[in-house]
Amino acid sequence: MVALAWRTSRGRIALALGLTVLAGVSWPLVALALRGAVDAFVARDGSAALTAGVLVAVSVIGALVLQHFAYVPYAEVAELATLSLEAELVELTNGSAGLAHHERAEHADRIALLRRELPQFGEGVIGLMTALSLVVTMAITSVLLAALSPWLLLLPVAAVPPVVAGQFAQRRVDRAKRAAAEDTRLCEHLFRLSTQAGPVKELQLHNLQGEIRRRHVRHWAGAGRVLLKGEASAAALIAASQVAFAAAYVVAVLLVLRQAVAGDSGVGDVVLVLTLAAQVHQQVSAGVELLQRFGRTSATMTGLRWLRELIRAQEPVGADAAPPERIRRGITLSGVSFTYPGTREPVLTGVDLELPAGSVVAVVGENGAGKTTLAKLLCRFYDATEGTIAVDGVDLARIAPRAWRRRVTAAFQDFVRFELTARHAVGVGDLPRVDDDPAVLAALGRARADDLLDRLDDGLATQLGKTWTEGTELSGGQWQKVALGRAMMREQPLLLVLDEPTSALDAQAEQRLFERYAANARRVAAATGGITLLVSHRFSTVRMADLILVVADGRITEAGGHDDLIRSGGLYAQLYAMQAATYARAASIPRPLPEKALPSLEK
Ligand SMILES: Nc1ncnc2c1ncn2[C@@H]1O[C@H](COP(=O)(O)OP(=O)(O)OP(=O)(O)O)[C@@H](O)[C@H]1O
Repeated sequence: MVALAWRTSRGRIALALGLTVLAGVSWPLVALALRGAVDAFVARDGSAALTAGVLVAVSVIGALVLQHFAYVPYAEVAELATLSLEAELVELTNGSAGLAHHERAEHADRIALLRRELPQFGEGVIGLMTALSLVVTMAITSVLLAALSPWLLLLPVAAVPPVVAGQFAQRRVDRAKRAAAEDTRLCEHLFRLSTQAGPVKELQLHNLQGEIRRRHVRHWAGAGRVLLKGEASAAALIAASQVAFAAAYVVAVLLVLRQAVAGDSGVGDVVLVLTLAAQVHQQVSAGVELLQRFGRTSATMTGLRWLRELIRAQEPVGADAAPPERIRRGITLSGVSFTYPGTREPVLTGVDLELPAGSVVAVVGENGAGKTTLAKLLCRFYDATEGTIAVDGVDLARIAPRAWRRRVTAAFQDFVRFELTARHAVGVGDLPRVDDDPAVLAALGRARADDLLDRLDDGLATQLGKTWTEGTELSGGQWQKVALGRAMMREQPLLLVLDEPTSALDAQAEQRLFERYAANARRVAAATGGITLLVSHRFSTVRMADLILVVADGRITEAGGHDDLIRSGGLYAQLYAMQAATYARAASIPRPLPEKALPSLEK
């Protein structure tokens, strides 16, 4: 923390430290000046009493005011330091090579805890300043006490049990927080569900508001019980340790009173000890509170260190090869199996495949068959649990993931609704060209999404999203078009993944769109050898693909061109025939006439 604060702003820190040390000296000075004032008063020495009185006033003002002046530059440093840590947290959670840490529950819990606690890091930094002032005050107080009687030094020593107990207490609180993390995270999820516009439709439709509230209350109470138990046991520990200090306080006061009665010390000394003892008590309480604060900050920093190590451990070793300029042969999967981290059942098993350079490959299969997982492996969000994926014979595990992803583009079914201007919501697909209007328009054109602009009042400058007062909300299909446009921003990808990006369209429209995408992809592929992967569970929309893969239960059960697969009469042929018949029936059902047509009919 010290290093981080120092790096953040040396000038501010130096100023704050100077003022803090002065403030730290001021408190014992108050007690010393009070003794002088009382002694001068007893000796009826007017001018000494006046000097001591002025000293009391100056030191009290110093003690009360300097700390506040020190606080201003220090608080700024704390803000800046917190900001830099938050930036690091964002970078760490998003900057890893894979996705695993987002998807494992225990990791997600710790990251959620970090997100909540990190903003309080500034408090810890400010605590450092208070601690410094406290150390100065305590050192001077100890010297003054020792000068009166070495026994009085036991007073600060009696401060040790509360300090140690404070640390144990904080550990109990941290344990409780970790134990309650799952309930707390669930509460946050339920709270978001019931306060955001998106989920409200379903909640109202299924009459779920009451159920969500009940679950929220149940998990809230569960988390509350655990946290309360932790807090209560921490408070009991601290209270017990404070009793030890209270006893020492009483003994110190009795000791100095006895000395005064015996004539070994004056009235001023009694006042000095009473004032110092009261201050020591305050110092101890402040110390305990500070240590708890440091405990919290240290738990946060431990969490951050854990995350740094986790991300570092995920950083692939020996992955320094550059992706090829163009794919000449293709992508080969040999004996690939994959099990999601933290789960037992493999999602893909023994996949052997050859995706030829420049081909359009369609992946079809039932829900949950493993299509998206295959696409994610090719994007290298995960490494295969067994087997290898090779690009032109070079193991994908050896290619630097970020370099590979710069040559990959994708539109996934769970695409992001970037509430930016239309220009940027599309343009971020190729960040260096985010403001390049012709590039953005061309990408929308390639995505066959340029009709979207007709609906946007300010064209590319239209602010998207309903969280903006002036924002334009889009329909689900329109958002999907924005995501498709984004995926088309990179003009020469080696891998283009379209994972059901047209699910909002009907089957015929999807088929037409896929055909156009495929034609465009083949043009690009002539130069780059790039491979296009279309994922769909509609068998009838992908017949134009060069290679169709049927995925069932995590295996590639059939692979080939449309005609081959139809001839072989397997699952593809059956499901293709079934879906084609359904669409044919749907097409033959007379549709209701448009309203505009009715008057002429009546005529
Ligand atoms: N992050 C994950 N962690 C654990 N299991 C997962 C994860 N993502 C998917 N799965 C599981 O892997 C299996 C395959 O999922 P996948 O998303 O690849 O299917 P899909 O064929 O794309 O399905 P759909 O057509 O419904 O999109 C499913 O059983 C799913 O439950």
